Amino acid sequence: MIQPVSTGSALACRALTCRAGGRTIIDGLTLEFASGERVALMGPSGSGKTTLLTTLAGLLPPAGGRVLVRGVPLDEQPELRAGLALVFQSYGLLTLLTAAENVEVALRAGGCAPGEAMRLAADALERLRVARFADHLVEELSGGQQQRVAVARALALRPRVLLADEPTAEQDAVHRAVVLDELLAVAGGGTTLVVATHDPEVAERCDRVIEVRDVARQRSRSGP
Ligand SMILES: Nc1ncnc2c1ncn2[C@@H]1O[C@H](COP(=O)(O)OP(=O)(O)OP(=O)(O)O)[C@@H](O)[C@H]1O
Repeated sequence: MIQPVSTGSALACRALTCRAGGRTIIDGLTLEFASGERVALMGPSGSGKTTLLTTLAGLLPPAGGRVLVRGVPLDEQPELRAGLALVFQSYGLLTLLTAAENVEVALRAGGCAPGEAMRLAADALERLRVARFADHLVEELSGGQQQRVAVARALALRPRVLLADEPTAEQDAVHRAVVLDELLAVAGGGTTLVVATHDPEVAERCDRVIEVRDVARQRSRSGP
């Protein structure tokens, strides 16, 4: 069943269908995310969480249906993607640049002046406990450190909607708490957080959990 989508939501999808490798992965899904809401996407490996996040971020064109940003179809105004940031499961960093350069390049691409980009990057890397690796090439960092740089990059962009794909998966207990605290804190400033996770604690600390099971059992849920 497709539920109505209001135009007031920060992000929504309506009758969204995604296909990959000749298969339907997401089938007619309607969801709505409020401004400042923190939502966990949970479900078994292969259930479609990454596919859904990538489509919501506007990086994968849907086979059917639409993604709406503040009620406006993303396919009609692609520039709305600027308000969306995605922390990729595989980080998506430029490995031959330093940690700081990765964050700065993203900020500069969004129109940030060089000095401001350096300041925001340093602040974000500090918050994610990777400041001491700021001048290290990404390829020299561990997986967990790279993941924290990827989170720092997304946070530095100060997006309206932050989509994060298993952002604590590579973290030890201490850094898992750091990443989680920083991600959850963005909601206080009105950013919507949608996080795919297998971690029950992440889900517990969100406002709402959406279970992504498999195509046959997908359910549409909207509203907190
Ligand atoms: N490019 C692709 N080509 C073929 N099949 C794909 C492609 N991308 C995803 N799939 C398939 O789509 C399904 C959903 O994959 P997806 O990565 O979205 O799941 P997930 O819930 O994020 O899994 P995990 O928890 O393991 O990260 C899987 O069966 C996967 O094999």
